[in-house]
Amino acid sequence: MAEGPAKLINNTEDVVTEALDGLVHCYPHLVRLDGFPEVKVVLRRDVQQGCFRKVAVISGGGSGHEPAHAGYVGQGMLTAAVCGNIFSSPPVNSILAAIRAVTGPPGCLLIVKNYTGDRLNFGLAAEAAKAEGLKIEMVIVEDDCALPPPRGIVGRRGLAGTVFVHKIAGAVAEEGGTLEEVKAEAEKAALNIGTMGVALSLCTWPGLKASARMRAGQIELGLGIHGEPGAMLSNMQPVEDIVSHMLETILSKSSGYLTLKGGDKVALMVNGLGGTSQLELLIAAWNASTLLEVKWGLRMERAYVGCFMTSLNMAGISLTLMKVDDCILKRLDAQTHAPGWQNPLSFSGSRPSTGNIRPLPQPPQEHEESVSRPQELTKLGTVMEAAITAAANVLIDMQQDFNKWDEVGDADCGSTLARAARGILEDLKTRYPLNDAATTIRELGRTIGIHMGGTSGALYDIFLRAAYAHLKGVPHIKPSDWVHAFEAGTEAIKKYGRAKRGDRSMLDALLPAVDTLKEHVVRGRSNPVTAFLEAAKAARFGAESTKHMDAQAGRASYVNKAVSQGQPDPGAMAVAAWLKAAATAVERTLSAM
Ligand SMILES: Nc1ncnc2c1ncn2[C@@H]1O[C@H](COP(=O)(O)OP(=O)(O)OP(=O)(O)O)[C@@H](O)[C@H]1O
Repeated sequence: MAEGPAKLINNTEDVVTEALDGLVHCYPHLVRLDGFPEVKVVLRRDVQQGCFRKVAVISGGGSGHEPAHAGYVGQGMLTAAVCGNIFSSPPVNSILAAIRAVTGPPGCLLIVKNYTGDRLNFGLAAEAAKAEGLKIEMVIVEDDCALPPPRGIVGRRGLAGTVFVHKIAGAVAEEGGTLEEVKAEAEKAALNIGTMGVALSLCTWPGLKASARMRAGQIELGLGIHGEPGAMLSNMQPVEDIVSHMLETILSKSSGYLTLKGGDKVALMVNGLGGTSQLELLIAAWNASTLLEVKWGLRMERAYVGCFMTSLNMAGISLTLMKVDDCILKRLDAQTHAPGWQNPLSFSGSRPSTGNIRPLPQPPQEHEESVSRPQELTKLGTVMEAAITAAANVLIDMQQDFNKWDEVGDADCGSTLARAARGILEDLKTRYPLNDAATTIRELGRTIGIHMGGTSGALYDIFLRAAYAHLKGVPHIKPSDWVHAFEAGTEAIKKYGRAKRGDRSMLDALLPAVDTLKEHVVRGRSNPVTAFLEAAKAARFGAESTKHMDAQAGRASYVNKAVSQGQPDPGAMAVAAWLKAAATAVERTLSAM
């Protein structure tokens, strides 16, 4: 068994060749050259050896950076990609094979990331191809801005900005540009690109453990894409600070790598390094685009957010900026069939200059009845306020307990309830017409509809709507009206949620409470306050009994039954908690009057 984290790998020796086979099987416009495992070349199916009528554009390098480089093969981008082993430059013979396979009379441009191995192997192959009579040119991309000048004989590293060069060169070639024209536009783009990366965790090679270089909570700024150490280690910081530091480094006047002035147009690439969610990439994109426009006064004309040049499974991002003009924008927007560029979050076309927020649609006027807290509270209003406050507070206090009991679900039940409770406490200050019980119940539902979300949010909304329907228009609400409203709410949860008693849900607390309320109030066994307290006890008893039930409702029903054994249902425990808090508050408030 291989060391390191679990991976979808059959055999560590075959990771690159199997991935390339996956690519050419799934994208019919691609083929590969024979010659595995030494020759790993992917090329366009429609290009035949020796007779391609356009300039061929070839790039490549070590593997582990997918979708680079083979993912960029397709009409409008690369004609062929030459892949090495993981993080290792491809050998001269493979590069030469790719050149021979796609180069026709117009010649071939090689786009090479600046690493010694790549420069040497691609350089040797270029010389050999020229000796065979082919027209070959080479553009080297060195977009890394992390390390200050002078960079000595090795120069700066080639990073994700190379993908912009692929796109531009591919678009010029597709349009029928000569080798000189393709090279000139690729070179101009390469000179106007800056990139910087940050790692939140290091990548793991297939079958190996990650290096122990970074401690938990640390980040590495200015890294390369091969797991090599970055420019500096730092403690984790807010995304905005990280992104701001990266942009400052890229745009640093002292390094002079990418000189831009206010009003200049740029394209932004937020590149995931292989282990970062789209959610995080978009957060970084939000911070970067705002800073570019507000702090630097640049005009962000295009943004590309996704994985373009990865480093196996490294968590982190790189940011690339490219100075653009109308000609470059046209190249970026040109159509391509390359699967790696067809990223769902890539965007072509002009960004509108106006804001990107629309006002919330308002309900029709007649549905918007304005309500507010009365100046003076009646006895009913005072009791309502005490009960609502107590119920909301207990949901906030017990948030962690509910989340813990929801570990068999998705561990968010407490957070969902506490979110609603905070909204209720806020609206209680100004919105609820507490002396009007029915409308207050309706408004509680409205607060829940705005703040809560989740399954239980919908169910509480349903509960309160049904209860309101029952109380609406009743001139003097009697205890039995409350009981029937409570029952109507519970029945609505049953109807819409499709659960029943014993299914391990909030109904296992609500239904015993309904039974007790009916027993005590409707049949007149005790006074309404005692009935309320007894109902809370019955709810607690019912909630505790869920410890021995298998979940049939909610997310908990998807998990292995053994997992939930011994834990109560969080939704049922929450019902018991707020019922008890409200009943106790009612008793306390009434006895103080
Ligand atoms: N069909 C249902 N009927 C009654 N109660 C339900 C039902 N489904 C879930 N619940 C209650 O909701 C509680 C979970 O609420 P929560 O809002 O966390 O739901 P979830 O299933 O995790 O969904 P989400 O992730 O959308 O929040 C459960 O403990 C259970 O008491």
